[in-house]
Amino acid sequence: MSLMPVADALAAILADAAPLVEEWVPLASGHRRVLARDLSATRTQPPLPMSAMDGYAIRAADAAQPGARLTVIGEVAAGQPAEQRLEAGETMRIFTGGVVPDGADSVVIQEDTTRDGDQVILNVAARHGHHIRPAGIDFHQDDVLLRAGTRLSDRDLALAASMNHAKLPLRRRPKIAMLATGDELVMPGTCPGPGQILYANGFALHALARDEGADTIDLGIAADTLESTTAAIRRARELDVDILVTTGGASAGDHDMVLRSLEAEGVAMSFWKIAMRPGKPMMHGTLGGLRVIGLPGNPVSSYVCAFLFLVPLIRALSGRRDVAHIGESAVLGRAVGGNDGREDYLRASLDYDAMGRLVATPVERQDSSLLSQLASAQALVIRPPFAHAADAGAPCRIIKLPL
Ligand SMILES: Nc1nc2c(c(=O)[nH]1)N[C@H]1C(S)=C(S)[C@@H](COP(=O)(O)OP(=O)(O)OC[C@H]3O[C@@H](n4cnc5c(N)ncnc54)[C@H](O)[C@@H]3O)O[C@H]1N2
Ligand code: MOO
Repeated sequence: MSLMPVADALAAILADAAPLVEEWVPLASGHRRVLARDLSATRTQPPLPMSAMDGYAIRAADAAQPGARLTVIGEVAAGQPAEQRLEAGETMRIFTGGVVPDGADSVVIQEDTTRDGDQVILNVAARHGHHIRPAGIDFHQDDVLLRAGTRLSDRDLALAASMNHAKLPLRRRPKIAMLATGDELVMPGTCPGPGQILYANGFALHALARDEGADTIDLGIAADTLESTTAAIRRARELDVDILVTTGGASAGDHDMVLRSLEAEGVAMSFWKIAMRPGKPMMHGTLGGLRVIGLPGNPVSSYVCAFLFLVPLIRALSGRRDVAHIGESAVLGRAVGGNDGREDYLRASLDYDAMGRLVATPVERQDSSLLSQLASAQALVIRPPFAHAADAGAPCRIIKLPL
């Protein structure tokens, strides 16, 4: 297989990624989940005109000049509308959120009044409509306020509550099984033998996938044998996950078992090897409803590929409208050389210069094994295939990495 361009690889991964089924979820559990359909208001907010202040509800015509004296005929607290209508020369004590009584068209705040028994003197002239929130000033019944495909923010939950939705129609979260491969890998906290490597990739990948709204299951570390890798792939199928993500064992070495195992299990591969750096030996395939993304083992390659390909897949399965990463414009903070045929994603730090421009400075060492450099980066600078050398200050495209 030849190297597949990055855009084609992403298109292949997203080709059949339809949103997962809808499920009804209690509002409080909806944070950062994705709406399956448009959500409209079941009521008007506020349902009736309400006072924005503590004070007195009046008829503005009664107090065209400061010094008007009105008779206090009642009190309106929030949630307890007055039964009486306000007539000329009358006022009602009202509190913030109280329904403005019929007949009243203005509220004077209590600081601008002097109480005198059952009368109140207004020290200011009234203004029609002052301190009154009209019915529907926030929204009206049947207004569509949250769109299908929206990932719900904390503020969206409060809005949905105000629209009177106790449960929300959400997309099922994608389920992902993560499998590491490599005889050399040992867990952090153990004492690695000579040549052993600490398992690292999965910590970033689980966190990245969960942050995007997926549920993740860890399948541990498979040995570099066909049997071990195949057994883990079968386990993923038994768990009925939507995506199996493997790391390592993706290239052409004698101990790289992933492609062989996937093919042996009947996975139809759509590609193996893409025109990208880092991440050349990435692969993708499907087996029924199971999608497989085989990430390279080098820690930077596995993360950058997951960020660029797994994240959009999670978003698409989650039913999000915003599947693609948003690219931004910046200027280079250092000169970069000309590129070869692989699209390059340079790890870079971000800053602003004196002119307020966003400056992306590629870290000096771009080797795909360097986690220290990846962790210090805030963005990826995209260098298209065969891009010419560029000086510091030249425009570039970037994608910000998650915090
Ligand atoms: N002859 C060729 N050799 C290689 C090619 C090639 O095209 N021809 N491609 C290179 C590129 S590019 C990459 S990227 C790597 C990826 O290879 P693998 O996916 O087979 O990765 P491994 O060999 O399993 O591991 C590479 C490296 O990363 C370490 N690793 C693996 N998994 C983890 C983990 N979970 N946590 C931390 N570190 C991990 C592993 O110990 C190795 O050091 O292949 C090149 N070779
Ligand atoms: O993709 Mo590899 O990441 O060039 O080392």
